[in-house]
Parts: sequence; structure tokens; C-alpha cells
Amino acid sequence: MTRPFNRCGMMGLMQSASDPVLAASDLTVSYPAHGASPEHIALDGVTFTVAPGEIVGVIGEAGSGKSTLARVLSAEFKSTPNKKVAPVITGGEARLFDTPLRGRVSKRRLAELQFRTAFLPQDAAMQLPAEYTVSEILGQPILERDKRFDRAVLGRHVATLLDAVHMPFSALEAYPFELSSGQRQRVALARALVLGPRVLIADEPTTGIDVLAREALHELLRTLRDEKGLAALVISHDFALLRHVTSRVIALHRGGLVGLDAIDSLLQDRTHPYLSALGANEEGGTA
Ligand SMILES: Nc1ncnc2c1ncn2[C@@H]1O[C@H](COP(=O)(O)OP(=O)(O)OP(=O)(O)O)[C@@H](O)[C@H]1O
Repeated sequence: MTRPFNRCGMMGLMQSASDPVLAASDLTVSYPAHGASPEHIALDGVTFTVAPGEIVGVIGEAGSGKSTLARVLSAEFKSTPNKKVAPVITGGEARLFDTPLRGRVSKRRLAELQFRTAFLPQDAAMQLPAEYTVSEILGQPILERDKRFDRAVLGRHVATLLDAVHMPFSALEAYPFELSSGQRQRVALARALVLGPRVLIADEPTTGIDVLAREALHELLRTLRDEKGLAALVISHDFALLRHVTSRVIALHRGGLVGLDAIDSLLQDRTHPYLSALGANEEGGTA
């Protein structure tokens, strides 16, 4: 897959090849009190790193803080319009490409970070703009940055991406409402990858996708990791993905990190009741 913006000078984001791409250090994140709701601590003292070219998984029960972790480490929370419902780092630190996210981040640095970071939220498939075709949706991020980008190169890039997410070329002219939810999810992933990010933060990227297409996505993530050095943090309950794509998996429970290991080792781990339950449920295929 070609990277359309190789020449973009990211001087502020220069780091050595071994520096972590993502880092949480004793990270505590809260949602401020609003209305009748008191302050809520969503993550409490979480520490881990993701190295360049490493794919780390995240599992945990509903409400354990997975999406909050993704919103914070992707820096998405820095540009949330409604500050009343945005998470706030109240302890420790989170770093994206070595940029501390706790304090103020300049608009320019935030734009640089967002250029290098693909964030695929849980509802990404629902957020595809209804009035554009798949081809337009995939080309948009590139044309927003360079209106005069060569249309033939763009067309090839978009078609390659669509193929990589296991979608037929006939989908290029389709509108989102004409696609199944699994196909929309794949278009959302393709769009997240269109600028050739250095890191992907994805919240349940294979939800609603059939087994064959899932395997194609696993393969795509492995290829991007091995050939382009893509780093990723992937929230997922897809055990095949956790086994075949991630090197380590973070287990969250009520905002705390209760395990960090290869998935098969986590499933053997009995040091926390959540991990014991996870291991016991594995045969049923759910996490
Ligand atoms: N805007 C908000 N204001 C207050 N509390 C919130 C807000 N968003 C999430 N929370 C709370 O923070 C905690 C962590 O939520 P989060 O969405 O990160 O969990 P999750 O593990 O991703 O859950 P799920 O698997 O259901 O998506 C939950 O208790 C949730 O209710």
C-alpha cells in the first residue's frame, strides 16, 4: 500500500526507532461531574507501552475503561467539542509519539499527531457520511490535505485499500446505506488507514464482520505491522485477532490493569477473578 504523504515533515514528532509510540504511565482518567452525575474515575493507575511495529490488544468487561483508554491515547479527547463529557487525565501521564497529552497540546502539534494516528471509534461505521460514495469517502482525507492530488494515483490507492479490506471494486460507487453493517465497518477501517498512519487505535474493528472478511483484516493488520512498522492498540473480543495479530493483551477491570501478557498466557492466568472467568469462558468463544 502506498503512503500518499511521505514528504510531510513531522519535525515535532521525530523520535528514535525504539521509543514507544504509545505510553501510559500510572494513568488515571476521570469524567468530570456534570448535572446530577458525580465525577467518575474510568481508568486508575494504568501503565504500559506500545513499541513501533507492535500490536497490543485490550480486553475487559463493559465499562472497564477500554474506550476511554482509546480516546485518551489517540488524543481524540483533546478535540472533543463537548468538554463536559470529555475524559480528563487526572493522574500520571499518557504519551502519543512522545507528546505528553495531560497538559496543553498546541493546535499544530495536535494536527501532526492526528495525521500520524488513525482512530477508529466503536461507532465509526455509523459515522460514514451518508451523502458520499465509498470512493469519495476514502479519497476525502487525502483531498482535504491536497485538492490537486493526482486523481489517477488516488483512484489506485483507494481501490488497493478497498481490496485490502476484502471489499469488491463494485462497492466504490455505493453509498453507505447500500452496504451491510460489516461492509460499512470495513470501509471505516479503510478510511482510517488511507493516510498511511504510524499507529492505529481501533475500538472493536471486526465487530459485525463475517469470518472470511475478518481473516482478511487480520492479514491486513499483520502486513501493515510487518511491512510498514504499524503500531496498534486494538480493543477486541475477537480471539482469533488477539491470537494471530497481537503480541500482548491488556486486561482491564473496573479501570485498573489486571493483566498484560500474550493472550494464551492471560487465559491461563488465575491471579485475578476477571482473568479466571476469562479463561473459563474461552471455550465458549467470548471474552
Ligand atoms: N461521558 C461520560 N461521562 C461519565 N462517565 C462516563 C462517560 N463515558 C464513559 N463513562 C463511564 O466510564 C466508564 C468506562 O467507560 P468506557 O466506555 O471507557 O468503558 P468500555 O470498557 O469501553 O465499555 P464498553 O465495552 O461497554 O464499550 C464506564 O463506567 C462508563 O459508564
